[in-house]
Amino acid sequence: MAKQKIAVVGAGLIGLSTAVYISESISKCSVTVISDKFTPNTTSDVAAGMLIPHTYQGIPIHQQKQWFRETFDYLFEINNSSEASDAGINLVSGWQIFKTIPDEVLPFWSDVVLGFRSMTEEELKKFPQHRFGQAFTTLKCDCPSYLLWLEKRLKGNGSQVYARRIEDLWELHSKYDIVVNCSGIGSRELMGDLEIYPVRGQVLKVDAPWVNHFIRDGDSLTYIYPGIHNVTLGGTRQKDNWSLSPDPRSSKDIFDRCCALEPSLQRAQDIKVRVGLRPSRLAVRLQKEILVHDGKKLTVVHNYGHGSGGFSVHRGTAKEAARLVGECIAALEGSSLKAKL
Ligand SMILES: Cc1cc2nc3c(=O)[nH]c(=O)nc-3n(C[C@H](O)[C@H](O)[C@H](O)COP(=O)(O)OP(=O)(O)OC[C@H]3O[C@@H](n4cnc5c(N)ncnc54)[C@H](O)[C@@H]3O)c2cc1C
Ligand SMILES: O=C([O-])CC(=O)C(=O)O
Repeated sequence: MAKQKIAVVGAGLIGLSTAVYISESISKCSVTVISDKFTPNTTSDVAAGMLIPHTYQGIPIHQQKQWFRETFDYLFEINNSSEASDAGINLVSGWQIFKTIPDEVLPFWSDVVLGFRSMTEEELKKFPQHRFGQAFTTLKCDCPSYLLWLEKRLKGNGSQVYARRIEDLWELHSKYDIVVNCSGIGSRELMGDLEIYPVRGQVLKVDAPWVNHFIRDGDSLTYIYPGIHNVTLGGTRQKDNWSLSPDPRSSKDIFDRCCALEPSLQRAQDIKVRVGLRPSRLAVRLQKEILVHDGKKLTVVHNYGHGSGGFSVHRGTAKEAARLVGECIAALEGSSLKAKL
C-alpha cells in the first residue's frame, strides 16, 4: 500500500512535536510541515517553557495528568542524555509561593514533578508577603533551542518543511491524504473557531546568571524562571488583546514585581522584551474531522488551543494526535480496499 501523505500545518511547538511523533511512530506515511512562521518567530519562542501545568477547564484531570506525565518523562529522558544541551532542556528547582493558602495545596501534578513538598517556615521568611509555598524540581525548555532541535529531528528522518501561509485547508486536498491542524491562535481565522482567543503575554528575557532557583507567585502573574541562556521574567495575561507590540509600562511593572521577589535582579543585564499570544480555549481541540465540499472529503486531525500550558503537555497531546492520525490512515486504507473490490 502507498504511503499516506500527511501535512502538518504549523511549526510552533505543537506542530513540530506532533510531526515528530507521527514521523517516528507511523511507518506508512510521509510527513510535511507547512507554516507561515518558524522559530524564532512563533508564540512558542516567547514562552518561558516551564513544565508547570495550567488546568484546562474542559478536560478531565486524569487526561491532563497523563499528558503532563508523558511530557515530563520524555523531556526527563532527553535531559539525562547527550541531547540535553542541543535540545535546550534543564532541570530547575524552586518555589511557588502564595499570599493566601490555595484551594489546591496538593495540585494534581505534584507526584509527577520531583521532590514536591510544602516550603518550610525558614524558606518562607524570604517572602514576607507570602504565607504558603510549594518547593519542587521540574524541567524547563529553552524554547528556540528546543524548536530547532525538533525541526532538525524532522529533517533528519526525511520529513519535509515548507514556508507557506494556508488560507484554506482545502488548498492541501490535492496533494495530501490527511491534514493535521496545529495552527494555534491561527485556527481562529483558518477554521473560523471562535472558541479560541488570545491571552497576551509579555515577558523579559534577561542576563542574570547568578539566579538559578525559580520563583513563581501562585497568582500566576509574576515569575522568575532561570534557563540555560537567560532568565525569563513574567508576566502579563491580557485576554482578547491582539497587540504584539511591547508595552514599556508593562515591562517596568514586570521588572518591579520580579525585583520585589528577588532584589538581586536589579543588576540584570541585556533586558529583551518579548510578546506572545497564548492560544487559549476551554479545552485543547484534539479531534478528527471530515470536511466535505463539492462531494470531496478532506480528513483533518486538530491539535490546537494549548493556552498557557503547551510546553507542559505537548508530548502527550502529540501522542494523542498521532493515535488519531493512525485511525484515519486505517479508515482511508479500509475505504480504498473496499473501492478496489
Ligand atoms: C509569555 C508566554 C509564556 C509562556 N510560558 C509557558 C510556560 O512556561 N510553560 C508552558 O507550558 N507554556 C507556556 N506558554 C504557552 C505556550 O507558549 C503555548 O501553549 C504554545 O507555544 C502553543 O504552541 P502552538 O504550536 O500551538 O502555537 P504557535 O507557537 O503560535 O504555533 C502556531 C504555528 O502555526 C502557524 N500558523 C498559524 N496559522 C497558519 C496559517 N494559516 N498557515 C500556515 N501556518 C499557520 C504559525 O506560523 C506557527 O508556526 C507561554 C506562552 C506565552 C505567550
Ligand atoms: O504561568 C507560568 O508559569 C508561565 C506560563 O505558562 C505563562 O505565562 O503562560
